[in-house]
Amino acid sequence: MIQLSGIEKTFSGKRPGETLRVLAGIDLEIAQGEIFGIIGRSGAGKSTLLRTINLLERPTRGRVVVEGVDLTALDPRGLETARRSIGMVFQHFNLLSSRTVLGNVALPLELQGRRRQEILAEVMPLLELVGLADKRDAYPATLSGGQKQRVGIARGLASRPRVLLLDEVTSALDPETTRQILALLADINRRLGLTMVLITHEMAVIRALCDRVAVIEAGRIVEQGDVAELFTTPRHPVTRSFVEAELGLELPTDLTLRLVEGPAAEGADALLRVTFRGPAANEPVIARIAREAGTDLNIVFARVEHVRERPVGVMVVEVAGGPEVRDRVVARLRSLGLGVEVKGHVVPAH
Ligand SMILES: Nc1ncnc2c1ncn2[C@@H]1O[C@H](COP(=O)(O)OP(=O)(O)OP(=O)(O)O)[C@@H](O)[C@H]1O
Repeated sequence: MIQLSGIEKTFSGKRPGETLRVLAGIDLEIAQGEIFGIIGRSGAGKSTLLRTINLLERPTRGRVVVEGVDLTALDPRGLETARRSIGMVFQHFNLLSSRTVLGNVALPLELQGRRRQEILAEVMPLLELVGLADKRDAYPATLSGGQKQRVGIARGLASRPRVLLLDEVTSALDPETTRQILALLADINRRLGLTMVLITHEMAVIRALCDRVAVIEAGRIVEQGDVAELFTTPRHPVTRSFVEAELGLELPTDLTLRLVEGPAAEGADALLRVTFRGPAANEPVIARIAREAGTDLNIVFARVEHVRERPVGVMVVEVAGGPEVRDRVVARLRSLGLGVEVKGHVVPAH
C-alpha cells in the first residue's frame, strides 16, 4: 500500500549554509489493511516522516509510492487528487471553532466542490461510526477532548481514504479516553479495511493497536517488525528502553545498585534477563535447567504480559556457580528458543 524508499529530508539551519538532516535512508513498506506504528523519542523525526507519506513534507531525496502511484512524480493537480485517498488526524484536533461538528467533517468534501445533499449522505454515517450523530450541530468548544478527536477522525475519513495517517492522536487525551479512541480506531480498521500509519512516543499505543512497528532514532529506522516479536526480542537499546518501560521491566532499584556490568568478580552471581513468548511462557523451564546445571537459579522477578493477545514473559534470574555454569545455563536457555541477555553480575546479598 505504501512504499517509502531512500527517503532523506534536510532543512536549512539557522546559520547560513547549515543543513539539518532530519531523515536519512528511510525504507519502509506498509501492507494494505495493516496498522503500522512509528515510535521514537521527541525530535527523532516521527512527524516529518509521517508527513512525507502525503507529501505535506516533500522529501529531499527518495520516493513515496502509495497504491502504486509515485507521489513524488505527480504535478500539483495529480497530487491533490492522490491526497484524497490519504486522510490525516492530528494531535490537537485542528477543528474550526466557527463550524459545527457536521461543518467540520464536511469541510474536505466542500473543498472538493461536492453538492450539499451528497455531502450530508457521506457525513452522517461517519458521525454514526464515531458515535457523534447526536452532536452534529454542536460547536467544538462544547465538546470534550475525546469528542473533538472523534470529529477529527470522522473528518479524516470524509473523503473515503484508503490510508489514514494518525499524528500522536491520543497524546492530548487522558488514559480512559485514549483507550476509547484506540478501540474506535481498531474498529474502523476492521470495518473499513483501512491502512493506518500512526506516530507516537508511547509504547502503550503501539501495544494496543499496531500490527507492526518501526523504531526511529535520529532520523533513521533502527529496528522494525511484528509488535509481539519486538516486545520479546528488542535489539536496539532505544527499543529496549521503550519495551522495558512499557512492561514495567526495569530492574528493582536494589539490584541496579548492586549490578556490575562486564566480567564477573570472584563469587559474584550472573544476572540474566530471559524473555519468552508463546507456549514456552507456560513451561517450568527454569526448574528443569537448574536441575540439569546442578546450580541454584534464583528468580528475582518474573511476569507474563499479553501483547497482541500473545503471552510475553520476562524473568530476571540470578545464576550462582561462576562463568562456566553461567555459560551453560545461557546456552541451554537459548537452545530452548528463549531470549537471553547477560545484564551483569551481582554479589549475593546474603
Ligand atoms: N520546518 C523545519 N525546519 C527546521 N527544522 C525542522 C523543521 N521541522 C522539523 N525540524 C527538526 O527536525 C527534527 C525532527 O522533528 P520531528 O517533528 O519530525 O520530530 P518528532 O519525532 O515528531 O518529535 P516530537 O515528538 O517532539 O514532535 C527536529 O530536530 C526538528 O527541530
